Amino acid sequence: MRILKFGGSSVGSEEAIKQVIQIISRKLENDRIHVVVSAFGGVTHLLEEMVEEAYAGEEAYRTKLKEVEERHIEVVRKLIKVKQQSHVLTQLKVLFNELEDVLHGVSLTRELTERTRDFVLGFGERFSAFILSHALQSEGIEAEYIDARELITTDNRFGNARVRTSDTYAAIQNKLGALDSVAIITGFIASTETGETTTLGRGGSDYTASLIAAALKAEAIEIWTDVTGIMTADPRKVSDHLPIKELSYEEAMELSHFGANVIYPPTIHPAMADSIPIYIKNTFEPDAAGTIISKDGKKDSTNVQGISSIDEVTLITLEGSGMVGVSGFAARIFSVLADAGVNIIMITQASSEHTVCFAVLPHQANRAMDALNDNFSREIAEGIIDEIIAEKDCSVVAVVGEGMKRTPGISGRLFRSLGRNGINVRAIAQGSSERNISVVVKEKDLSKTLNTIHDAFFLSKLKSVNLFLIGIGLIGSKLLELFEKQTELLFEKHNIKLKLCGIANSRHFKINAEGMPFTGWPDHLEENAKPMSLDQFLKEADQLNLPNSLFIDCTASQEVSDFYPEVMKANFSLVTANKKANSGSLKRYEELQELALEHNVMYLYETNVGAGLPVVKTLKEQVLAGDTITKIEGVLSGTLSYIFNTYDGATPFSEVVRTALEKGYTEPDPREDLNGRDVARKLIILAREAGIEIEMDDLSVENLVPEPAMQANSIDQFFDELAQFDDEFKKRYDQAASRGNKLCYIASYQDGKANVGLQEIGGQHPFNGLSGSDNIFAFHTKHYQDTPLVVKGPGAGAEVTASGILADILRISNVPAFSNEIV
Ligand SMILES: NC(=O)C1=CN([C@@H]2O[C@H](COP(=O)(O)OP(=O)(O)OC[C@H]3O[C@@H](n4cnc5c(N)ncnc54)[C@H](O)[C@@H]3O)[C@@H](O)[C@H]2O)C=CC1
Ligand SMILES: N[C@@H](CC=O)C(=O)O
Ligand code: NA
Repeated sequence: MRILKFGGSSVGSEEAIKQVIQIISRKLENDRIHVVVSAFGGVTHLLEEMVEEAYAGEEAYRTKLKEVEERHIEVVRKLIKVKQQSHVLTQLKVLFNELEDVLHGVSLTRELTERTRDFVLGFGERFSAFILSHALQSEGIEAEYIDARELITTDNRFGNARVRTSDTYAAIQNKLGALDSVAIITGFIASTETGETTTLGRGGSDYTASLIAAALKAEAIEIWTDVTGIMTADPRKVSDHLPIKELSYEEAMELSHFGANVIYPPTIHPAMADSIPIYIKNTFEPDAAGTIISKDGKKDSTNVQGISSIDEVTLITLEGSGMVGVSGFAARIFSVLADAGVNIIMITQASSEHTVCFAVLPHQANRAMDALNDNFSREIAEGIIDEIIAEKDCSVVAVVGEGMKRTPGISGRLFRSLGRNGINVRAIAQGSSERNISVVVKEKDLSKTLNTIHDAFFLSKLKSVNLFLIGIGLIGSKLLELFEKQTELLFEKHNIKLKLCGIANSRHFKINAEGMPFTGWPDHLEENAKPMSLDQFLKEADQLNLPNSLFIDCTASQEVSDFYPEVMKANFSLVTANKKANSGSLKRYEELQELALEHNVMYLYETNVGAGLPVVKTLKEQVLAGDTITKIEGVLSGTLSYIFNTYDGATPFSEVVRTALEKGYTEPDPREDLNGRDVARKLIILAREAGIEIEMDDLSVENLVPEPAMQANSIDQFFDELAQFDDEFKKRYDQAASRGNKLCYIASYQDGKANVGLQEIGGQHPFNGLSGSDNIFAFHTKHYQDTPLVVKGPGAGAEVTASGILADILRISNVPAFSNEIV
């Protein structure tokens, strides 16, 4: 025997009911079944409105009643064979007349008791079960309409009646035990011992099904609805939600207590008592697996199973020295609240006993505050308790899973993910069952909190990384190309979904929470874009409240790099190719490192030195692992390396520089390379990473740009001016060549002395073998004294730089191969 329950959405229309009939007839091929139905979708709500309108003396209820009647008649006409229709319609008419009489009575007497309300609300199920039973008969299925008021006995708490189980079970066994046909039973309604209609609370039809299943010792309960099972999070709030395959009764209960619209909580008890599994199935996708709720749930699960929330709560805090060590204080607080009829959602008390804080529903907050202020007025007056504080606009988010109690590290992962995304936790509670960890956050952070936690725990399934890119010149555009190229692989192999949620150049910006295409920029940036303002860009990005958000700076702009503190303070991680922040004042460099720590964000800039080559990372790891850097030497400019590797005195020097520009090696303004500043910046960054306190003024830098070219007002003019000096460059080249040497622009740091400049190197020099845009870094350290640690390879160009930036992004996103962190 299986008990099937169809919710309102499954009987919302003629098509849906056809689906239901098909499911029932397929079941009957193998099983005995009984069926519980809810009212047609939306009807209970309309009945509620009608009875209120009648009570208010408004006539509107009549029109609604007509519409509801028409809707039911229409279904009868479509689903029931003509021959049987008139009988069914007559019976239905009798029911509608009865309903009309009651509503009329309410409107005349202007009196509405809870008892009458229940009676009115119960009509929805009476209509639907009656019609479904006849629709089945019309298909040749033996079905019998059963009014649950004959089965379920309750007390007289109208609106939310308590079931008298032994009487109920006896009646069910008596009436349905020997029934050969399929019972089509009204959900939601029951009756008192004296025969008055009661209701079992919203969602009560699930409960009806569970009671019947328990009484008949059924082998399963099937709850048929319009979703494919219970989801890991509310689909309206977390777009990346996933179906949950198996849950234990306790997990389902925790999830539904915390607002997940899963299953009506009382449903679980009767099923659990007899270990009857509950299947949640989709009427419109009957073959999809759905969710099974059973005794064991997902055995050996070590993860969180689902996340749910109570969106609006008020957090009340009592604080004061008078509470410390005083027994009975908590008891007093909670009995005051119980007497005031306040329901407490969660409680936390710090072990210092100095504060107690708890969450209540907003509509009970004033009542709770009045009761507490009244009761503790003496203690407040004496200063034993501080002022009692109510903090509105909070939400509780609960993380639920049986496996949590077996698995260390769950709360670590939870709080790290929240911290990293800048979400402030107001209060925390974990039941000793370890099945639920609840956190209170500000309501404005709710959506971000849910998405953040979801990403953290279902990472193996999917993680979105929300990108805000500034700068779509050479490097930024190449990076976008790379996103496009890698997106599928990252998704398939690492479950990473890259989403471009913001894009900007110096003139315009666009923000879109849903993500924008990677291609088509910068051409389309101007369309419907906003004028660029860093403040506004950050503000709008921040307002999206997305987890795993990071800024990427692909500009060479001082202004953008000056803005990093604001970005970090808004809890965005940051990846930058722009060297200006790290090579500016030491104070700023240190401030950024501290801000990143303080705001729990990551700040990565591997491409600042050697483009995509692993230079910064290597040096950092060396230092962290206890090594000391004694000397740094290298060729740090791709542009200058290319120029001096290529220049042979035949092609004019200025032409070689132009080729370097065309190949994408130079800075936007190639003078930054030729004047040594770009190299100086890199040396400063390396030294600082090695723990050396150094400023730009400490460096001696050789500028290769002749003064007139330095003064040029445009890049074109610069090249014209530079061409005037082609002969001088040739002279310098020839002199070196006559000595069998090569020109090489070298950076070095040792014993507090830092130089960057052009040197002549002989054939034996380790930097002599470079070609193309190669960089070379030789780190002399305590551990690498005789032979330095060397990193070598192309150190400029759009492709290598873009891939270096993407590697930083993936490091932040915790892609295992890139991650230094254990998730
Ligand atoms: N070319 C290479 O091999 C490497 C370059 N880099 C760095 O990459 C960065 C970008 O270089 P390119 O792409 O060649 O520069 P670019 O001049 O081609 O592009 C710069 C982009 O930044 C935007 N921009 C400039 N100022 C802005 C502002 N205030 N607000 C918003 N957007 C602004 C521009 O509109 C443009 O879209 C530079 O910092 C460079 O040092 C780093 C490693 C290697
Ligand atoms: N212009 C730079 C690019 C890398 O930072 C260089 O030439 O090395
Ligand atoms: Na690098």
